[in-house]
Amino acid sequence: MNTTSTAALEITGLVKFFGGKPAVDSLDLSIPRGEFHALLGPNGAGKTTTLRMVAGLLKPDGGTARILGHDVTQDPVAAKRVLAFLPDDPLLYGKLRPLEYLEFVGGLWGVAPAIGAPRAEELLRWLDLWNHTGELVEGFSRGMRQKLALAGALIHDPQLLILDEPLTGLDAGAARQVKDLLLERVAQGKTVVLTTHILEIAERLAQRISIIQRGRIIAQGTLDELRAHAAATGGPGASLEEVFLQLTARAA
Ligand SMILES: Nc1ncnc2c1ncn2[C@@H]1O[C@H](COP(=O)(O)OP(=O)(O)OP(=O)(O)O)[C@@H](O)[C@H]1O
Repeated sequence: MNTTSTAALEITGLVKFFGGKPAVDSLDLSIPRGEFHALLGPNGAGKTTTLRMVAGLLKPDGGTARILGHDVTQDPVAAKRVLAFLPDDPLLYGKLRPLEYLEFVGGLWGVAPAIGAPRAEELLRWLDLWNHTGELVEGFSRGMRQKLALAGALIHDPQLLILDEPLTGLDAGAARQVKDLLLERVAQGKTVVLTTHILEIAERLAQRISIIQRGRIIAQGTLDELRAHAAATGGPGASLEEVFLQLTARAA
């Protein structure tokens, strides 16, 4: 396998049915390494279902997903080793303190304590949780829990980080810390894929954006490319919100 030219994420013809209806309908998506990619789509478009299949939490009814060349169905251990998936409702252990939690998660990934401990400190400092290391997670606010879950997702230094709505419910300061951390990952050559309903996040952070509707990608590109696409297929789209509303209305 040529590891440098392999896409971070390569989804081909992915399909998932619920109750006979397609939630993900032959979806194709290719994301190169080192890209910050945002997935946008109306409620129920199939974003979470797609990500859950990529993360190996849901079995596809068809198609393939490869993470750095590793097929998530055929070679799940290798695929998961280079991936972190942060769901929108991450599970934390309330009776642990932050460092204990990160040590536990690092242990699951086989991260040596000599590597995991400084990484845990760096992440907790970055996310402004270092002053809370003496507290049990059960006393954490929702935003603090989200940030700790993100730290846990990063403890094994994954090549591909996939996040489902990571900024929802965070105050401005916490959102800034998380955004900066994600941008830092991309600056290091790692790949970040996130879903968001906050269009400003996609507009400001993402290098490319995919718009999903009814389980398919209906438009993809940089913000400028999406604007041009929207303009070519109808009206002008100055903001991403206008482009998004126009493209999804057109495809409805
Ligand atoms: N476990 C499930 N059982 C049955 N139907 C499901 C299940 N999970 C998702 N669906 C359906 O699949 C479709 C896609 O849902 P999904 O959660 O992937 O959308 P989404 O784009 O993430 O939406 P949102 O923006 O609201 O989070 C929806 O119609 C949803 O009702």
